Amino acid sequence: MQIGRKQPQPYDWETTRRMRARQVKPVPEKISADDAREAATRTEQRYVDRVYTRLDTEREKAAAELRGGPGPGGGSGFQAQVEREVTTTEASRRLARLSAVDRALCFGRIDHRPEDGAPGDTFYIGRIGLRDEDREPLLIDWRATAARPFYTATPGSPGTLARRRHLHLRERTVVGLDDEVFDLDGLTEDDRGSIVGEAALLATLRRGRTGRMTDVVATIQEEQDQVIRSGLQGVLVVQGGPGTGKTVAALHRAAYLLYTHRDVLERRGVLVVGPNATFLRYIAQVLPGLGETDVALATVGELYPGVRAAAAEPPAVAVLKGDLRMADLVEAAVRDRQRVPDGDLEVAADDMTLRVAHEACVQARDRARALRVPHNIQRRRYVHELLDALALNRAEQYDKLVDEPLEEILTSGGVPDWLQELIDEADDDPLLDEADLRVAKEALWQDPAVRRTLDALWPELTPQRLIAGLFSDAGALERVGAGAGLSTAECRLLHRPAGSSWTTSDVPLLDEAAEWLGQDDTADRIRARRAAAERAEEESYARGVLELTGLADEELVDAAELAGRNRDDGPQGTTAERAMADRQWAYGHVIVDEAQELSEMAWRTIMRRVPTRSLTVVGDIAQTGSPAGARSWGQMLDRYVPGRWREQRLMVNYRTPAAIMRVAADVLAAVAPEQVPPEPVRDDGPPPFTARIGRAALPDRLPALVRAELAGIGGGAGEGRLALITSAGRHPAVCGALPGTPAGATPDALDAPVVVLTCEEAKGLEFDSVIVVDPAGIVAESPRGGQDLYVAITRATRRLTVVHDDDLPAVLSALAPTG
Ligand SMILES: Nc1ncnc2c1ncn2[C@@H]1O[C@H](COP(=O)(O)OP(=O)(O)OP(=O)(O)O)[C@@H](O)[C@H]1O
Repeated sequence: MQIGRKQPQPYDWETTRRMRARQVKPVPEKISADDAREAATRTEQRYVDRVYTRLDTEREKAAAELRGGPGPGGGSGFQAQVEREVTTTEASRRLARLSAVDRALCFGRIDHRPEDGAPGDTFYIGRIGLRDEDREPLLIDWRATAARPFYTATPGSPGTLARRRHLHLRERTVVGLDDEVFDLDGLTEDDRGSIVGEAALLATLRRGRTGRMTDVVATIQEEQDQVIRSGLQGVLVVQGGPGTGKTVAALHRAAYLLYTHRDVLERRGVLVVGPNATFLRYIAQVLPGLGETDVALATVGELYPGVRAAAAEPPAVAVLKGDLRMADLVEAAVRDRQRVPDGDLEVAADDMTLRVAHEACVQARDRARALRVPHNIQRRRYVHELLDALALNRAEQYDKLVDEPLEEILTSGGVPDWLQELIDEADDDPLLDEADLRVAKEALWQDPAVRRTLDALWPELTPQRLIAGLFSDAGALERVGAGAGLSTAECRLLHRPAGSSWTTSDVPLLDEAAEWLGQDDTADRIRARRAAAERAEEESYARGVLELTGLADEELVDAAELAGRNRDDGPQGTTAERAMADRQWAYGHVIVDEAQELSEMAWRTIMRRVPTRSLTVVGDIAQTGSPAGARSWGQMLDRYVPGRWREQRLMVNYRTPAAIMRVAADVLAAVAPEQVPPEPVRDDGPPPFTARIGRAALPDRLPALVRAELAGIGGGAGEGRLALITSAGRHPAVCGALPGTPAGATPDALDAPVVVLTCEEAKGLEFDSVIVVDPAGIVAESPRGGQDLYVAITRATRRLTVVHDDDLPAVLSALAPTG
């Protein structure tokens, strides 16, 4: 594991390509290529049939276990319940996993070279591992060590491999094979005669888009494999240009880490944070397709349980709310709610006005603040002290009531001896003793007037109440904002009407407030102590049962989990569901995608979710669109893991063909000259087009252009997707020209053959054809220059058209006008 920042290792794409071209030695011409292909396909089909039969058997076994419940040993009572839990939980987990992997279950084969005269091993690689009836490996899980050569062998360093074969399946039928031969002499005579192939990667990349990301488990490349199998500990930054497979590699990494560290991660959970709901829908199928169905996916706006942050707000407000000064603002807002009266505290209770000196109130507040606990817990101390002082004041006033008439008798000189003795004995003892004071204090707390007064001075607060109250109170904003270093103009920017809906950038503020406020959990803690004692008893019983049933060593279920499941006092559900419902859940690993867009405040929220700092941070500094986002990884990460994050760069672009990438490279040189554009794998597709269409002519000409482009990608039926990516200013005109076309990050945006998006909405997505409308507007609107144009251009997998009315921006001068 490398510590500190790693210099980018330029990926030697050219050499690899040249070596690949050289690798296949001529095959003896005994049979025709077609015959060889057919024979090899038949052989592989037989094997694939065995694998699917085994999958079906395993599935049926798991389903039968679920249906059968406890079996003949079933009964009532706790032991039977424990046994049922063990059987059904494991069976349902297995069934979910087995049901999700049907598509392309087996996709690879590796043939090792013979060694010491013995034939080399052959392994088939698949989404999950399967064994045959004799427990012999039938299919190797892609994450297992034995599968690693499938991903790491290159012509330059093949290791012990003689051949790598990709199997292409449609449903359960083998429809294609691709071979990469590393050592022809290492193959048997039969195998030599059955070599087939065209590069599997290119075949995969040329497929039409479906609106959903699919896994690439069959064609993971070596530089991606290093990302995927990097250790669990610490912060790994995956930096790479558009289309370098950062997202897809990070998702495979999640699956790999779950496989390798299942004991920890299945319990603590894995969280994937994405930029918006559409993006999360776009990637949602990848992990289930890899057999992992229990990973939490969320936007930053969904990280605060109970709040759905969906409202829009002006970018300047969002940027300000992402500023680190907001942490000071929240702290100042909390302190602002910890008050003392201007003069003495005066409360009318029953028949008298109770008083506490101003100075005593200040001391009570300072003592409460000195406790290193959150506001709602400090409040208990403050309220107790003031109630003590009020009760004491009541006692003093009672004393006075009694003392005054006594005084009169004393001064008149007519005191009998027995009374004089009593007075001398009583000394200065107050009329109310300790027990009386406690009762008086309790009575005061029950008095609504007293409670209102104390609540106003130091209220019990929820994060929602604090933040909503602050933003809707211009006076408080200015008072508190000044303390946090905000200008008057900035405070005004934050002001909004009471009852406004929550926005995504409010969520880190709510999270921050929750830390400062805490909860008065005295009652909860008493309950928890009682429950812990009961649980300890149940756990010890469950452990006994597991030992009796012989399941204690199987790691399928542990006693604590089992005992926990039998109580109905906690939230039920999968790890992901329970984690998402708990703000203080500590995940075992967190993956942040499009991480360059996260504000400093959003990072604070993320880091709270992963105290162990086991993170994968995925992004491209050159694509940062938000002014609140990252200018460098160090700027965001050094605060939490100074110098202790490692960086891995991806340098090859699997999405955008070379002709489009040449145009994108000019834009990149203008906006981030220090960044190197990724090397495209694909060199197919037509050069980018341009079309000069004024705003007024859009309704006449845009529909025809869209129809022609759709025809060009064979879109409309199942595969083939087109996006119009436009400036915010031109967005209404484009939507108006294409009535009925879905627009924006809506749920159906991914399923429609055509969609209209802004650059921000298009981030992370890809389409067969992209029409960029109003490039000059996009550049003008982009807060950091042309980053958004770079994003828009690099979304295309096959065709790019640029629609403009004014002259093309200078950064697109390489584009020859074509229409
Ligand atoms: N090894 C691979 N085999 C097949 N396809 C791949 C491979 N790596 C990446 N791809 C494909 O390349 C495309 C881009 O991948 P991905 O979206 O992960 O890139 P990215 O680096 O996250 O891009 P961006 O920064 O633009 O969001 C996807 O269609 C993905 O499936």
